[in-house]
Amino acid sequence: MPKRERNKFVKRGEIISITIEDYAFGGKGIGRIRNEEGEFVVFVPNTLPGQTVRCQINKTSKRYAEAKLFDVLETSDQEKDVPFQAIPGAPYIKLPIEIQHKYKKTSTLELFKRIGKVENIEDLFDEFIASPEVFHYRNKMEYGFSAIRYDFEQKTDVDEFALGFKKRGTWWCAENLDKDSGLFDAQVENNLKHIRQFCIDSGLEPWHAPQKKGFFRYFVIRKSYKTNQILCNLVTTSPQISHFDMDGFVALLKELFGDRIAGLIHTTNDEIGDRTLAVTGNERLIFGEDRIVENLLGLNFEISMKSFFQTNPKSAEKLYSKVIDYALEKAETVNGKIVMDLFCGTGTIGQILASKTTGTQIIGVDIVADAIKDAKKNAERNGIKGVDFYAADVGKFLVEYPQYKGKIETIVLDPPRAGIAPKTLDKVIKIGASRMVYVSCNPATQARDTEILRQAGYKISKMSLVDQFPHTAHIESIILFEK
Ligand SMILES: C[S@@+](CC[C@H](N)C(=O)[O-])C[C@H]1O[C@@H](n2cnc3c(N)ncnc32)[C@H](O)[C@@H]1O
Repeated sequence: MPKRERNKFVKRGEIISITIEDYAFGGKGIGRIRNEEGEFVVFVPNTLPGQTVRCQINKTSKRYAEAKLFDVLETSDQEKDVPFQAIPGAPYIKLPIEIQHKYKKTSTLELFKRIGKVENIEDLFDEFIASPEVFHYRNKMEYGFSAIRYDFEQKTDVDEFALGFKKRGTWWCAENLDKDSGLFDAQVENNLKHIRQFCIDSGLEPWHAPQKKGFFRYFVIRKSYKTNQILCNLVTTSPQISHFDMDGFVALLKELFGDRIAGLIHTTNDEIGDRTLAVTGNERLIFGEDRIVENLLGLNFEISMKSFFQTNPKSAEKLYSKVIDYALEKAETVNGKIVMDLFCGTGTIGQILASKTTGTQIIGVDIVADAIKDAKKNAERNGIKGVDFYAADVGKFLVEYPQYKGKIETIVLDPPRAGIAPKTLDKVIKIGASRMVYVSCNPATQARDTEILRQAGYKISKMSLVDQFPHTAHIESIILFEK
């Protein structure tokens, strides 16, 4: 077994205080320990330069260590007060948006130099696209119930009913959300405490993660910016459902939100795993509709609770417009041709592209059958012709339909965070398209795939970044590759 390399600065498990000096891709703050042995780097995710933080070392090597954030002891001079409740999902909300943009752009381009080996990435950079709304931009939130609450004042866990978000770095306790977080709908979040009180008054227990028991699990809300309506999903376990006053719950939602309520779904989920998702389980529509409609670039999309939909729809319009601009820069490779929309989700990009071109045939492929069902339905609703959607793994699809090899000039790719599996990427390359528009929600895997595409003869012609998720470390990247 190879000998583990040790350093002379920190040990695994050690709790330290450190000042953050720089920002690395993915929101990793860089702190440095200096002593007579020299200088040693510690990465602390979700921190920013100027903060002093308390953290626990969870990974060490000879050259650097990684740590888990416990508390921010001193804020950075760059941070400004905001009138929102701080939540783990928005670690940078106090940092002015222009500074967030600067950190995101610099650290992403650095990544392309290091992993993608694209030395001149700055010269190829096209545009940094800001989110049209900096606050209240999300269209979905998942609040979790917990029998263990994290108390900010006492800085400890207490055995109390909580409804909000998991405390960062824990799986067993949640922080109550008492008011607007600045990310989602202010009316919903300012009223969440009333929903929590109704559930407390029912006498039924919230989920106790360590004991793996309890009744209330999640409360999920989807919002349409087109109609301003909200769709709610209460997720509970099944045994005590007859003791819950569902009619009273509906009356409360109507009292709080009036006509904004499009419908209430009740999902029963008896899975006991810590990673159970709010969307798994059996759904039952309690009242109203089980879907809402969103509009993107003039097209309507019906969204159910389960299907994937861009979380920041106004920014998604900017993202899609850029994708279409890149695809149509050489319109002769698209108009009247076959274009592949791989990892198409509910088919948004393909449908928008079809609506802006003439005689183009779109082939959309996604592994989730429900998403493909939605894609077909939405295309029909929007009267879009020339789109074919397939529920399949992209790699398998390309093996089963070899007739597209050599016939396609433009491909749009929008894979999940893990990027494109090497074998699948190889099959995509073998189609022989001259242009690829590659959209990514994780530039780290896109930079890795860039190196493979470069070896196959593709070059980056242009790159843009879209700030789909202000106040988080996430950034969306669009690259036009050409042969
Ligand atoms: C980032 S989303 C794409 C969303 C879509 N372009 C949109 O804007 O709505 C990634 C998609 O990849 C799909 N996916 C993941 N692995 C896949 C695979 N092996 N084959 C096909 N689709 C896959 C997921 O179901 C998901 O819909």
